[in-house]
Amino acid sequence: MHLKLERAGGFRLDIALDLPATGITALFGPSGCGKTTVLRCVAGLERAREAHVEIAGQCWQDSTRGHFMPTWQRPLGYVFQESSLFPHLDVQRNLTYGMRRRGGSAQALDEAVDLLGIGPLLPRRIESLSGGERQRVAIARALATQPRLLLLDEPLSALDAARRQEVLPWLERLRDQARIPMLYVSHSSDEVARLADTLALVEDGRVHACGPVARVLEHASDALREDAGVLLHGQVESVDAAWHLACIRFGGGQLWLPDPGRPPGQAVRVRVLARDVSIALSAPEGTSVQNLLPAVVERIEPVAYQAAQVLVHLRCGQVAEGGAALLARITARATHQLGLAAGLRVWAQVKAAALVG
Ligand SMILES: Nc1ncnc2c1ncn2[C@@H]1O[C@H](COP(=O)(O)OP(=O)(O)OP(=O)(O)O)[C@@H](O)[C@H]1O
Repeated sequence: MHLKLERAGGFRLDIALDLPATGITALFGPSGCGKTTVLRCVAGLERAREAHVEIAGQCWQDSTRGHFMPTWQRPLGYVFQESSLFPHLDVQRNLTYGMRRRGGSAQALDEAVDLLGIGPLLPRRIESLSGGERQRVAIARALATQPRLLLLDEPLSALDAARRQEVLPWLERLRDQARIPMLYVSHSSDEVARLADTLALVEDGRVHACGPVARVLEHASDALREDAGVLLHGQVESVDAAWHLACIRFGGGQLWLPDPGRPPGQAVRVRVLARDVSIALSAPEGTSVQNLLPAVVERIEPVAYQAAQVLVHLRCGQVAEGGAALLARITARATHQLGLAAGLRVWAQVKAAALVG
């Protein structure tokens, strides 16, 4: 899709995006950069001056030939920050109402109810549900209309941390099992690391970077600031039951983490923040840090907003086979004292790593 739009206040949107046929593409960026505007244009709620929107082979808008499909004809599902369900109706009637308005089949409805695990909620009135349950119902209602694209605009942002944790596994399930592309707007890098397959970084109405989530996160330090770091795709190798730790193998070696209770062989995502990684020139002894990885310095970049610190890009594992990237945020003085430079072999000490999916 390609969208161009100008607003009276001076905001300009100029976005080109190719969505994969399945999985979640996250739009991530600071407030006001245009994320919601992208969704609104894709939905036809706002008309971009120049636009080409084609979803699953169907053209929704092509400004070169004056074609604009109205929102109600676009086979899409839209989930907002706060669910737009009818509070006085029960879940079942909310779902069937959505289907009558936008089409869908009883089978699709059953599948959506099953996928979001809301069967037991069907007779409940919306006003009796928790925020997380409401969002699951809102997603199921969108899915039941068999959309070709699902738009999710910060679906968790109105929820408290506990409710967010409750809904996240259902969104993972949706990502892994629903066979439709999803555009997911988020402010939260945790959510993006956990859910996204593809990440588009949006800045000032433009896509600054777009690609597989791990690759884009590695180069998004300016946008992520304190959350700068890497996302590692790995799998559970073994479990040390006596110490409640699990060994996660990834392209750069292995990491010990608190045992998430996953069986060996299961694929997992691990996030390592740059601020949790330090560097030593030789293998440290007598340290409490459990994860020491041999690595090579690739490059050192300044931290734009913090002159005392730098970001060291490391590669660990078998470099010839690609290895895995790691970022360490340390002081510029330490870099100088250790004589760090591209090509130097070092030890990365990973103080904390979090399993995010
Ligand atoms: N209805 C409107 N009329 C005029 N300007 C608008 C309107 N809606 C949004 N804007 C402006 O358009 C720009 C993009 O807004 P948009 O809501 O798309 O950003 P966003 O990245 O989704 O922000 P947030 O993360 O805060 O929701 C902002 O400068 C905003 O002030």
